[in-house]
Amino acid sequence: MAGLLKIDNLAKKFGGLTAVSNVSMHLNQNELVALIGPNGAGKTTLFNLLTGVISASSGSIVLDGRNGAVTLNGKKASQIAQMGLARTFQNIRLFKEMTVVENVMVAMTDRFNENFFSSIFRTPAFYKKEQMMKDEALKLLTIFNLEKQAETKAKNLPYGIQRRLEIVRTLATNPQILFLDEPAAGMNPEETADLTRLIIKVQKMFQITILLIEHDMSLVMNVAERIYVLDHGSLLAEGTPAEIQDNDQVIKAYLGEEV
Ligand SMILES: Nc1ncnc2c1ncn2[C@@H]1O[C@H](COP(=O)(O)OP(=O)(O)OP(=O)(O)O)[C@@H](O)[C@H]1O
Repeated sequence: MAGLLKIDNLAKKFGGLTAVSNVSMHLNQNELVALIGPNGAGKTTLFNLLTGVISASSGSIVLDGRNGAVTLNGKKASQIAQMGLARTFQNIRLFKEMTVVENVMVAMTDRFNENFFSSIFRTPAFYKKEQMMKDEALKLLTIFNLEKQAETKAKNLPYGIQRRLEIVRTLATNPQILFLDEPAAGMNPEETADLTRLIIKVQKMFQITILLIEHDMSLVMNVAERIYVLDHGSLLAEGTPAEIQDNDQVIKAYLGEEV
């Protein structure tokens, strides 16, 4: 399996605090990897570094994907998103007043190269493109059993469905890598079980690489092929779910009595 993302000695300091300390890791093509660790371990900071929300203090991030090898350090979040790195956030970021299908269409606009002139003046080309986007958005919604809610406003969806819609929105950008930040946060066990099936389906169907931050160990152990454990900003361990569950350092630092 080819290395898709290579992270070398990545570090981030906030004043005197080292939130991420010399982390090296990699993601292979079409792999489902989890990133776990106690609160404040640096997981979200690492996501923010990888997706260009913040810049690294040192170290390198190289994407070796469909456009060849590209260094991501110094690139803006929008540039990184265009290269096919998509993410969800801990808090839901849907357009609440828009319908489900509109939320997906907005995520597609970059890909369809929506032109400012044609959208302001509503040219025939605009309507044609809009119809194409809507057709594709509906196709995507159908895959995730959301077609019946296509015209429902996002704010009126149950919580678990809003989270599912967020993942569908990221897929609308045609990503190479999906970063999911605590997708099961706030979910009940039934919603978490649904989400577990959804994540496995997404990876298989879209053949993409997924990096997942999650505190819900049942989800992590069910979906992840490999797990990285962060503690106090540093990598504590890396391995299969079975190896991680057996790792004394991890049990001490993080899993505690849950295992
Ligand atoms: N913008 C910032 N400025 C200063 N300190 C920050 C900033 N962002 C994060 N930190 C600090 O960096 C450390 C790592 O935080 P981070 O949010 O990455 O941890 P986490 O592993 O995602 O935690 P959680 O599981 O609670 O979401 C924490 O000590 C946090 O307070």
